[in-house]
Amino acid sequence: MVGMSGGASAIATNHPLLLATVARGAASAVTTAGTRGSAPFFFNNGLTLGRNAIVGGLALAGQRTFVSLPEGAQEVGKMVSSAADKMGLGDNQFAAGGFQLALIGGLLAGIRVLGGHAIDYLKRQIVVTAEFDSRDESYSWILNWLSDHPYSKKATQFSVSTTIARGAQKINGEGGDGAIAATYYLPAPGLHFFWFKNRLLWMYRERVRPAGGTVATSGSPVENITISTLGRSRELIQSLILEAQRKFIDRDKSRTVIFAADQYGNWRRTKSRPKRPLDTIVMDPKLKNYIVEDAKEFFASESWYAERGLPFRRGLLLYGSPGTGKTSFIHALAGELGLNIYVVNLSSKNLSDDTLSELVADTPSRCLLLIEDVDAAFVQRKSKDAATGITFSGLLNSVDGVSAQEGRMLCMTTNHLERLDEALIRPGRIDIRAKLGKATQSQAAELFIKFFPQPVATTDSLSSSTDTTTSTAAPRSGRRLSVGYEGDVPSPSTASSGESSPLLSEKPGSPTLSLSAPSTSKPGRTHKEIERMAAQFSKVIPDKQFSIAQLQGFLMGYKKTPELAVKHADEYVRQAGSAEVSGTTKIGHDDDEEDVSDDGSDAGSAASGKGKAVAGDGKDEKQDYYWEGSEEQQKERKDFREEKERERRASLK
Ligand SMILES: Nc1ncnc2c1ncn2[C@@H]1O[C@H](COP(=O)(O)OP(=O)(O)OP(=O)(O)O)[C@@H](O)[C@H]1O
Repeated sequence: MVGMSGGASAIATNHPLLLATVARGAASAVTTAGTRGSAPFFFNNGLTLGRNAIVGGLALAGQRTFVSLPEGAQEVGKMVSSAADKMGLGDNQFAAGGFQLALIGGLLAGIRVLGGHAIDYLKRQIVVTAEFDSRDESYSWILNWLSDHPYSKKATQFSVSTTIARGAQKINGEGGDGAIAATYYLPAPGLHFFWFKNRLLWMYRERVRPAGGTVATSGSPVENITISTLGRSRELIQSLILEAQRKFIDRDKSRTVIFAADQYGNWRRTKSRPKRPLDTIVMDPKLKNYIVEDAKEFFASESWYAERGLPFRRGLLLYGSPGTGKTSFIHALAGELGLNIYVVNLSSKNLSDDTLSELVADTPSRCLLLIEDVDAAFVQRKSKDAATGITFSGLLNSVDGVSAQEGRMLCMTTNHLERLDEALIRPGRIDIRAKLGKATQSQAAELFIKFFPQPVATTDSLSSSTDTTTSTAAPRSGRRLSVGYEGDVPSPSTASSGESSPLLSEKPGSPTLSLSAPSTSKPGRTHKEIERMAAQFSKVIPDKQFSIAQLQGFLMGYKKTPELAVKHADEYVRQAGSAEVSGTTKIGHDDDEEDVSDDGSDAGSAASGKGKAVAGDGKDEKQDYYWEGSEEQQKERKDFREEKERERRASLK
């Protein structure tokens, strides 16, 4: 060691230029260790280390003679030198120098890390911080809260958003109306200070770069918000969180929130829609009432199920041709019960038995779990490019296996009851099976009346504006009609539940054209007049041949002119009939709606009788619209009602 330091000192004394280089090298080595702040980093950077080790080692070896080095550093140098001697590195100048430098670097990095921890510790003693991750629902509460905070309204660095969503995902149908979308102003990423309950808080919003990817390429960007304040009590921030949560829930009170699974198998909020009133659904009132009452009773009877050891679950299957209102009814039911809808898409490529099972287990205890077109996944599975990873038994286990959530109502829809495996819809899994049929004549009249609510447009308002988007006297779009609701009513050209309607879009003089034609309607139509027109309209519409969606699509062409709707209804029915004959569209089948297929696979089966398989396998849906459940279930329900009645009487005494 002496030799080495002597040699170094000789070199250093003999070559002042080299001395400067050595000093620079040492400084650089120390800086590297210091600025990166971690020993592993220091050791991992081989090249830098090597270079710095050589020059720094020389510097350290010679530090005994460099009076310019601080005393403390000299002492450290001596200790390191003797350690190197003990390890037998003294003979090899470079190795010894490298070792010494590594040790010094490690020490410095250690001091820095410890210093960081000390600062962190101190910070924890005087600062309270809450963290919100965009992958969690709480992130939406905070964003929503922030967007309403006065600070967001005057912040000079702000981001603009048309949605308040976590994971930057869009919530459709939010806020804005018409052409002007709702706009939310939020503090931009970075540090912000604001006041809450007379206390200063600061917020740091940052976009997190996911591991192994860039923000731009790795799916939804993940964001992080931390909110901090001085002090040791969490109370202030907790009250902020509570306020934010309440605000968010209030905002959703009049809406139905729809969740769907994301690619990682987590539930994600995808849409929120205004609740759809039940009376906008045209269906057999007895059936509607039955299902709604059943659902209310179910959600009110958790303890009843628990006492009997029954799983607290209920299943509803709605079947019938496209456009008969299955999905719409489930939305209205959710609105009536104040529940959110969790939608499972069985055709999703990202879904496996395990993810489905986890998803079902992760639903909240009170919700509607919706599986639409439940037959589709298993029909597709037979084809060679199966799109889903779900097995039939996986589906069965998920919906009512041991891990399945209690307190949820499973709602399934299908156009093809006959394609469903009996096991899937057996009592216990599905407690109510209901067919939504095509419109009866009285339903056509009901639809007409709902479609033209009072007061309707007058001649004046019509003649002053043929632009349907500016009239205030009549609904300017389907979303204001009492029959439809936000975003759900098809435009004239896309009406009829996906079936193309040449009648509405192509023919000259078609209902669509009449929208902008001069109005011949009379001012101030009374409810009586509308009822009279509805009766005329329904006489022309053949019983159970058109779905409500088809009739709604037709009426959409006459938003302000019910007289014209009546006048053209006859022509519509005739043209629909001839379209059916020519095979361009499958409108107007007979009563057996299972024959009507949206994919054409059953076309012609009405004639061959193939579509009547439903009757053949014991599922004779024609006996009634609804099915009361097994005898045992009916008895349970009766007992339950009687028990409730007894309780009610007892409370009155
Ligand atoms: N019974 C009904 N009452 C009120 N509106 C209805 C009814 N049936 C259909 N509609 C309207 O028709 C459109 C399509 O309805 P919906 O999606 O509920 O039908 P569906 O039976 O679920 O169809 P599909 O089987 O193709 O999914 C919606 O705009 C809805 O408002």
